[in-house]
Amino acid sequence: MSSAVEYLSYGLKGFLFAPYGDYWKFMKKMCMSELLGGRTLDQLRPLRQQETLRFVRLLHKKGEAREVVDVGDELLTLTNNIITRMIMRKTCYESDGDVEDIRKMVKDTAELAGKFNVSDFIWFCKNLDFQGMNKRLKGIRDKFDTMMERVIKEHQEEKKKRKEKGEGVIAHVNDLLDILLEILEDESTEIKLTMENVKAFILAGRRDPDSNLGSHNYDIFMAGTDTSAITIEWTLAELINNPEVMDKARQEINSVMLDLNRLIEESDIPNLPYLQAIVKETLRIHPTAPILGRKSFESCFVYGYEIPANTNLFVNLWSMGRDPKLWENPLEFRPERFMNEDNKFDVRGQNFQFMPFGTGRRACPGASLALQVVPTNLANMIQCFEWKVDGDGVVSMEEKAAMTLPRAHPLMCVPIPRFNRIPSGVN
Ligand code: HEM
Repeated sequence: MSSAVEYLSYGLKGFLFAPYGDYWKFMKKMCMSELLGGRTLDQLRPLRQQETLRFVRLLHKKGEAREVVDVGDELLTLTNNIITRMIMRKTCYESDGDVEDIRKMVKDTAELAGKFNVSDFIWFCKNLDFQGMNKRLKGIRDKFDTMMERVIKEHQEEKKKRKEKGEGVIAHVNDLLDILLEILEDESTEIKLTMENVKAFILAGRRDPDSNLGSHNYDIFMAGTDTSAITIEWTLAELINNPEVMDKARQEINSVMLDLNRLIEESDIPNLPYLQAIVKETLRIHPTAPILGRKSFESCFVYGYEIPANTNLFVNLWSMGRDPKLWENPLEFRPERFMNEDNKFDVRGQNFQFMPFGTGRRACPGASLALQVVPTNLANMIQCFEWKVDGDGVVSMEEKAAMTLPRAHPLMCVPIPRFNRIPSGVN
């Protein structure tokens, strides 16, 4: 066992209890049980399926015209649409421009969050704003506030109308904002939410008073769109550079999909273990949240080192995924390593060698959603298209330093349709 893993296995016990205020504890609990829990994910599944169909249709049309596609950009639109529809029933195909605004806000916030903010790390600078980052964040937040207030009002009015007509008359599936507004109105919850809390939960761009770990919180938009899109993009890039893995994935899909006249759905994923191993292998080499942050609340010893109380600690998942002491030929893309019975590795933080979704009580609450969205859309991209790139057919794997480890160069491809007609049947 390498020192990093030993360090973690001893150390996390001390650090999992990083400062975590009552509000965030409550929101995390709500997130795991209500907002991103199994029941809500199941109820909103048809909406994700519609977005997948729309995505595949768009690629098919562009592929037929032999148009070059910026894969990352299209994926970001897909995941942004999924999250926006899950939260507030909107997509970027609607004309009011809200989703386009959200997309821009997510992009700007991600860019700012990935920057090193001097004021976060040098205590005597903490009230200064040398780089103008706080000012820019405030600008983003003000714009978002105005939009959110309107969307919340729309939701409240719709709810009122439904009530007047009788709830049962109109078939209605609650989106995440409906659920949050219900929690807001509920007098019996252990923490009384405010409207500010609801907005912050959706797009933060604000400081977390409970944490000193960098300036920005993870919030649903930021955390849910970029990460999933970048994971699919890296996976496709690896598959283009490793055609034998792509072929094997297609064979697996062909062998389990008896009806090839439909798209692959979330319910097919448990029957596609090689596809799941491909996603794990991507998350090992390209973890889209490469650094976990913790703070020690009391002094302790980790692997012989004394860590004083109140120390900010960063766990580097990126280097652990490439550590030759932990992985054989770590730079090779070899999903087979996750097919071995002894080596299947749970991805939800049970195994400190590999924890792409973090671990403990700050672990990612969106893991279940990501583990549906990423493999399902990837499977359809594999099944429905040949991916052609210019030149020698090899894509660059250079990374850009940022919070979610994006590619340094956009992945530009022509998605050549493998079928004349896209399988349109969606169960
Ligand atoms: C491939 C996709 C994703 C990856 C690799 C990923 C990874 C992570 C990681 C490593 C963390 C930090 C965990 C820790 O510190 O222990 C995290 C936190 C978080 N993620 Fe994800 N995530 C993904 C998708 C999502 C999605 C789809 C959502 C929501 C829709 C989401 C919501 C969050 C939130 C809200 C947090 C903060 C949790 C907290 O501070 O307690 N993530 N994610």
